Amino acid sequence: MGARTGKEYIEGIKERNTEVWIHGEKVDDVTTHPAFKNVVESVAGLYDLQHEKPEKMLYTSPKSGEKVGLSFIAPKTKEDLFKRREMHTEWAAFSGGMMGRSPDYLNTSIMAFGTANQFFAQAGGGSDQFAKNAADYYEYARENDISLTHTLIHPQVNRSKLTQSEQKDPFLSARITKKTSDGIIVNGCRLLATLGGITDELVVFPSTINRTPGTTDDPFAFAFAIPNNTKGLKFLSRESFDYGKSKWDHPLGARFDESDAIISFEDVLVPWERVFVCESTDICNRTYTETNAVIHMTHQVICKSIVKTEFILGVVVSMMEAIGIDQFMHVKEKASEIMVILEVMRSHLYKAEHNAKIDQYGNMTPDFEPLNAARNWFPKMYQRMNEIIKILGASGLMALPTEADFSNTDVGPLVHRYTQGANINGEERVQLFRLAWDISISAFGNRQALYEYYFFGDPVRMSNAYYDGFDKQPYKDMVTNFLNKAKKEAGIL
Ligand SMILES: Cc1cc2nc3c(=O)[nH]c(=O)nc-3n(C[C@H](O)[C@H](O)[C@H](O)COP(=O)(O)OP(=O)(O)OC[C@H]3O[C@@H](n4cnc5c(N)ncnc54)[C@H](O)[C@@H]3O)c2cc1C
Repeated sequence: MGARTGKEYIEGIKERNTEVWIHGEKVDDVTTHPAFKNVVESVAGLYDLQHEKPEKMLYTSPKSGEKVGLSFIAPKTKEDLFKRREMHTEWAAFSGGMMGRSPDYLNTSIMAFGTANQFFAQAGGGSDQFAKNAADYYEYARENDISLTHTLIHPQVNRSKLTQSEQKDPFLSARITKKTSDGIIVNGCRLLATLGGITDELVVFPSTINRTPGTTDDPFAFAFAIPNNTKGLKFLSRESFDYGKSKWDHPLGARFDESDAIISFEDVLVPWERVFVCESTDICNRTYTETNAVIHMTHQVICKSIVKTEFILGVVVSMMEAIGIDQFMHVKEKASEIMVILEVMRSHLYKAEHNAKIDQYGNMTPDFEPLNAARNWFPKMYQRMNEIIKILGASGLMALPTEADFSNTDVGPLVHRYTQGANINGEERVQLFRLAWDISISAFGNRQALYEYYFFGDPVRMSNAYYDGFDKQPYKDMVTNFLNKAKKEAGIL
């Protein structure tokens, strides 16, 4: 099949007819339902972009010879990484970086699982079945341009309990309840599927927050991929932040609200050929790092974050000029903070790509050190950028008449006049400030802030892992040597 068009993506999810629930109702058709249709159109726009810019977005499949999405590429050279970066950048620019789950995010992980497939052989009790499954799934997803959502975490319930089996209801978090000759049977719940219900398939990732290999956590430790319309699977979507307003009024929320869903499994049969890990906490804990999936995913994330920063910078400097605050020292100082964030992020990406090396699976893999630093830093910087928009926008983020006000013959001329800016007319200024509002204040904007803070994991635990994994010895030696020198000079050593 090769790379799909937007139309093919829409037809695909329409046909699947996934069981999605929202606002207390079962959705008949996500492609026409008001909560999903705009974001479905946006995802379709991404798929169309593959065909509008084939030289940037596609490559030739090593298997079929067809043109397939470049986000699936198994990079073999630095050139491949540069090309993949350009592809990620194109998709991110489509939404100003506001679609965190453009399909390239998960495509890179499926590539890493598929090419590092021998890793999964360990999970097969000596059999190569799981390794074959991972490789086959990569090929299937790439050749058919399958769109994916994923779930990683256990429901919150009681985080003080170390294992899921210690929860008051040990059958609440999704777990393997039975194994048959056909596959595993899964029951319970997993969180949190962004784009849930509007993709072709669901990948249930190995959760890295299981604790105790070989014991009570193993029934909760698995990885697999299944079609969204698998029997017993329900997507329980959160309230939509696309309020059905015009794209002028809600420039982001009316286009890119990706939705997030709780996933419910009721006697879901996962066929053996779709299982990558079965009952192994130890393997789940190591999958991301040892397949290098985390590195390839972070490469996509940092490309997206750079585009998002560029977009926010554009909004901020335009706002500054629009209301004539661009000469004030503290205002420029705040905008320059965003410029610094942008340059730092670009430097991290540059170093990661230029220090890339072939890994044990034959993939050209970016240097994780700068990517890891960037993914630990950006979630906090994103909150600061939002704060800067609010500090600089002030009442302009509330004095925001709607499209309907502007076109009303009574109040239109008034609002047009009253909202004019220094270098911009009222309608243009409100349009710009509505964009700033949708980034930083609306429900859509606040969800973005939460997303950026948490989507890659809890930043506190991530920073602890970063601290623990950082090679601190050279710096301690540096200080010891310095102090020893001083001691020698003082005749103590
Ligand atoms: C908008 C959004 C979209 C998301 N999309 C996806 C998705 O598509 N797929 C997916 O799988 N996941 C997704 N996630 C989930 C994301 O991976 C988690 O939010 C993240 O891993 C944190 O886990 P949690 O939300 O369960 O927070 P918790 O682990 O419950 O943490 C809540 C608070 O308690 C503290 N805390 C809890 N336990 C501990 C502990 N043991 N030690 C120290 N502190 C602790 C945390 O620091 C935090 O402050 C999404 C999240 C958001 C907000």
